[in-house]
Amino acid sequence: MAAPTTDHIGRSAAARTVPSLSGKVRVVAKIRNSTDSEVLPGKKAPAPWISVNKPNGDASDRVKVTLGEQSASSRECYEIGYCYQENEGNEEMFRREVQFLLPEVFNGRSVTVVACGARGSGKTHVIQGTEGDLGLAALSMAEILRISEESNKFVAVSCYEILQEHAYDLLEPKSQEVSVLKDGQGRVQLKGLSCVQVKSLYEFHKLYRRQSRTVRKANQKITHSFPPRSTKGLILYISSQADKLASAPVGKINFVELAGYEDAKRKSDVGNFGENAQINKSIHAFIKVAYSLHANEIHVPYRESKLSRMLEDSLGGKSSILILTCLNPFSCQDSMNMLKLASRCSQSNTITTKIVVDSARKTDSTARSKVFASHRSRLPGSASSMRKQPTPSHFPIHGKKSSGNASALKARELFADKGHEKPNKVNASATVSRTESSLPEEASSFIGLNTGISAQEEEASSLELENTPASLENALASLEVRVSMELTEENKHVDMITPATTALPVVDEGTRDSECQSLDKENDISLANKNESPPISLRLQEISNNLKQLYNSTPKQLYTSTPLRTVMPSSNDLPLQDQFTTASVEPLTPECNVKVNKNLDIASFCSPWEKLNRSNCGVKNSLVQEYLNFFNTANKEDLKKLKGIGEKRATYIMEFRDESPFMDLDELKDVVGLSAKQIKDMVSKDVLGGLFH
Ligand SMILES: Nc1ncnc2c1ncn2[C@@H]1O[C@H](COP(=O)(O)OP(=O)(O)OP(=O)(O)O)[C@@H](O)[C@H]1O
Repeated sequence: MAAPTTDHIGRSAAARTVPSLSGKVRVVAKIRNSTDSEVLPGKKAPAPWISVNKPNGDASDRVKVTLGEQSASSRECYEIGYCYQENEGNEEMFRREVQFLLPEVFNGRSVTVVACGARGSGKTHVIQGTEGDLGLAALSMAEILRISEESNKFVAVSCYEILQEHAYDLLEPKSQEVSVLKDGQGRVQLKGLSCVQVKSLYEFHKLYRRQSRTVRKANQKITHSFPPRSTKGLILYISSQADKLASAPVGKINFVELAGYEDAKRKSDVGNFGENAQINKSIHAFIKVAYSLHANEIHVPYRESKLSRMLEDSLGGKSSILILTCLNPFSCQDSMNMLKLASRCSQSNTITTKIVVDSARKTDSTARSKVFASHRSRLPGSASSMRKQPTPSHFPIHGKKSSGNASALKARELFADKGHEKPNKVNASATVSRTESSLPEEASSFIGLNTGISAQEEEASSLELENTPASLENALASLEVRVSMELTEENKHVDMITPATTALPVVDEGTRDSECQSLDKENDISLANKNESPPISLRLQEISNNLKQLYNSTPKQLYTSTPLRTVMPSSNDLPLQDQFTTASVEPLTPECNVKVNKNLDIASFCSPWEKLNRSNCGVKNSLVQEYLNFFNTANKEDLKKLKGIGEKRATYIMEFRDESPFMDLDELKDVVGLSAKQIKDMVSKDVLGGLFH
């Protein structure tokens, strides 16, 4: 297949570079070609629903992929490594994504190529290909055989299929499943999986075709009225010893076709609820693993799916993961969901993946960074992990946000319905948004990023303020207005005001250094130029005084019902500069004000159901966590009390949580098959006391 002369973003093939090896996980997409049955002669082609654009000023190949009908009010946009269009075939993909990694496999590196996507999105075509259009696996094998001849290495293959979390050998089909063991050196050994040495491309094709036929046979054995969907994998081993092909390879390359993603709650003609739920759960589990590896997390949840257990030693350590998201050329919600999931796992701290392109909400479309709720707080260097540290902050309202956990943020996100915002509520964070939207775009994003204030947290902040006495709330809001105005005038100084955020990795070090220098200069200038605006320290002192007045004028008991506790110096006689220490307005984790009657038998209200009902006072901070706890511990009868959960779903929940507890509300959506609206209704109705039938 001839490579196109220019790609969709206007660069010649020569100008395109191979991606660097530095990133652990690379996510790209491929828009499947239309099939003959989809483009019938005389039939009008539907309007394109995918558009690919280059982010402004980005020299890399990264692209923004926007999904959704042009006319739709809400479209979604994700930033990924690259998007191959219909005219860019398997060869082009191989050349740019895989070929350069293969010599590394001979040096001990492991490579995993995972094709994911909705059903019928072209996963098999990309990995297995056809006779006329070889897939990535065959193209790689040809190259591997060539290098192995030069380097006197041996090449072998294994093929497997994972059905309902059970793995089966496809080259030597046996009744017993493949089990995952570890040897003395911690290497994964797949017991029961055969490994066949391959010396030519012809031999490989013969084997690979055989495995396709075996799939059908294996499927028929377990069959219902339709063939169950499965994940298929191919392992190519490079070994220096003919007798240790699979047990001690030099390097491995895995090709995986994940089972097609399908919304679990949708009635399907080819899958049942349980199967869809199981498949989505394992897709989620794999994406979580990739995300954790990419984010360098200490704990990688390999154990959550059979696939990740099998691939454990090919994913960790010195390895590269390529996630190839196949997209249907015609509107497909499942494709959208899959891209959304996949784009998360290559999300670096500097990249925003999801941008809701919604005409109704464009005005406040502060870029939101969305990561797994369960991971958010652990993301090294992330805004939330930074805020967890007891770092000084001069913005008391935002300081409180630091104590919010990831699930609480998720809960607030659920509650946040901008269309129904209370009009008379004094919303300090909204002040920041308004101020930001009046700023030039650059300045606005600068503030948003460097203060670490995400839109979610702004919403969270406004929620926290709901319980705040009006006077205090107004006073704080007006103080916030002042702060915002200061930011508007001198937004760059924010970086200096909030030392806690200077470590946020949103700007690379070089840029940050030069910015800091220029900020220092600006500050020096403002200090020197006494006729103009006063130096920043004086402004901070002014804010400190306002806070202090506020503290003095507020009855003590109000603080106890406010989620924000401001610690002020006890003496009024301190010199002004001493009053404004980092500790003076340092936000502290709110104390829990629930008075527990010691005479009460605590055990008496510790059933999961009662625990859920008792979460009244801390409901806004821990609602999601409570729900997840509930889903992880409640008995069937209690589960069935939730709207949308009947006998069947309750049984699934209990089965799934035994294997791996729920960690994220998204799992309820994908595994249990509840819709986002059902979850949202469930949560918000509970707050209003109308959750149960
Ligand atoms: N690049 C392509 N060029 C031409 N046809 C393609 C291409 N990619 C996919 N197709 C066709 O689209 C159809 C679906 O592709 P494929 O079977 O690879 O999808 P899939 O995602 O593996 O499906 P499933 O989830 O059901 O396994 C097939 O008929 C295939 O031949």
